[in-house]
Amino acid sequence: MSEASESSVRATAEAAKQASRTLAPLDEPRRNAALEAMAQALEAAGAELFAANAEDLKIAESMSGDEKLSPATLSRLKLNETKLREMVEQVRSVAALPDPLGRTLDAIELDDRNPGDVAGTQGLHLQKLSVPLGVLAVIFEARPDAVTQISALALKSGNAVILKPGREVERTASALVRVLREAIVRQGLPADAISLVLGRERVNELLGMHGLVDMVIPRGSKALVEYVQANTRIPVLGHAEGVCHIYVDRCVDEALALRVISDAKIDYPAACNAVETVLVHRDIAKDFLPKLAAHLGQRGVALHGDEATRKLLGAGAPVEDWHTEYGELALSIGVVDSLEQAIDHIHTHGSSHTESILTEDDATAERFLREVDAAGVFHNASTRFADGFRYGFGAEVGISTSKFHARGPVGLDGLTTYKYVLRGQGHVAGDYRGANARAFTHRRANDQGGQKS
Ligand SMILES: NC(=O)C1=CN([C@@H]2O[C@H](COP(=O)(O)OP(=O)(O)OC[C@H]3O[C@@H](n4cnc5c(N)ncnc54)[C@H](OP(=O)(O)O)[C@@H]3O)[C@@H](O)[C@H]2O)C=CC1
Ligand SMILES: N[C@@H](CCC(=O)OP(=O)(O)O)C(=O)O
Repeated sequence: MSEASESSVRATAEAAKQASRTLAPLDEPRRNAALEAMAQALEAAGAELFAANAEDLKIAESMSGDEKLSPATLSRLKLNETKLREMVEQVRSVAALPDPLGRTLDAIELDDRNPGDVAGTQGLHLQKLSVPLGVLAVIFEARPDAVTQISALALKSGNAVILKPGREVERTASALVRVLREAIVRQGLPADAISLVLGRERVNELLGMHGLVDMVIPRGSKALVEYVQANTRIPVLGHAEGVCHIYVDRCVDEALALRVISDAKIDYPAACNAVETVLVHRDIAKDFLPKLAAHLGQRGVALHGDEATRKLLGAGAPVEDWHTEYGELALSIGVVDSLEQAIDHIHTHGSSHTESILTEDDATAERFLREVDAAGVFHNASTRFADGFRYGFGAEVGISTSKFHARGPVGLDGLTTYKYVLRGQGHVAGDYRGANARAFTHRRANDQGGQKS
């Protein structure tokens, strides 16, 4: 079991690299069979998993003072029958997705002839083919379902994964990884396709594994992502905080706005895709803000307003920092004069996660969607839709707030790269140079949409 001790993070990474070499060429039925085995093993291991989770919860609930965990963290940590059933479903839904590997992303016939100018024979063909990244290291919060979602996506995309979960979930994560490893071994896959590193103090060692780890995904606070970016030579795909905004245009359907804003704030306030700031156009502020305040107030949301908002409402605390990700039933509200001012505010204070406009004016909506620079830009929809499952990706590694190489909810595509495959008949580059050079054909196949080769 790769639950790495201080001296063995390198050994874990080496074993993961080795496992990734076995996984990459595995055909889809074998990867899917392993995923089904994982799902069945999780179903069968309920008692063991709940016992491990009870230990985590006992420790978590005994914390006091500064260490006391928020109700949101405790609810993330808790594994119950419903959550386990959802985890099993997520593994199966990942198995049911189309194969992300071996897809032809581009195909170019470089020359339709062979050396010796034999026309119409096999020629020289270039193919751009989707392949796994190799070894992923994912550092994430204390969430049991992240263990299974990330492992399932990694396996389906032919990657080995090293998981570093939050400290509060270590016992549950260890039990889950043990169950998953045993399941894949029974299918003839290497156990080290899924491994575990425990303890924040091991993170630096993990970050030193360039050459073995191909991509590191820090999923958590901005501080975590910045720390990882500053301390590794491994490519980083940051999944950081969500300071998400909703801009309420002057041309809005108020009932729609109340419904969308309360979903975005109340459905799951601790999620990174919950709304943190609502900006309201000045022309409707006087009429709309009291309705919004009453609607959210009845639902227990604490409001923080700019000067104009507090004046109109005659209540509310000031906004201390527009960058705040409350993660709870609290919201910043500001009044803006125009779409331009709303976009400026979002670019200044947002985290490029998910931004939404509520308007009945399609031209204004289109400007917002075009001009706002974020991983997700929505029209008349809740920011809570920024999620791999809701996007149809089966599950998600998390929501990338980086621009490279994947953005927004990361599913299978975000865990692949590509390679160029060239098939020739003894072709040599020298034949295409000089006075009597052969001409390239450079004819693109029509099927560039990612056909299975
Ligand atoms: N974009 C996305 O997909 C997601 C973003 N988030 C964001 O994460 C934040 C809340 O999550 P939270 O659990 O508090 O996140 P943290 O950043 O506190 O912890 C997440 C993980 O990072 C580790 N960690 C944190 N800081 C360091 C460090 N300096 N060095 C090494 N390891 C570190 C933790 O280890 P340990 O526990 O062992 O200390 C844990 O495994 C919110 O901002 C939320 O929006 C959350 C989920 C998804
Ligand atoms: N994407 C998921 C939430 C992901 C997330 O934010 O995770 P966490 O902060 O651990 O609750 C959802 O929309 O419910």
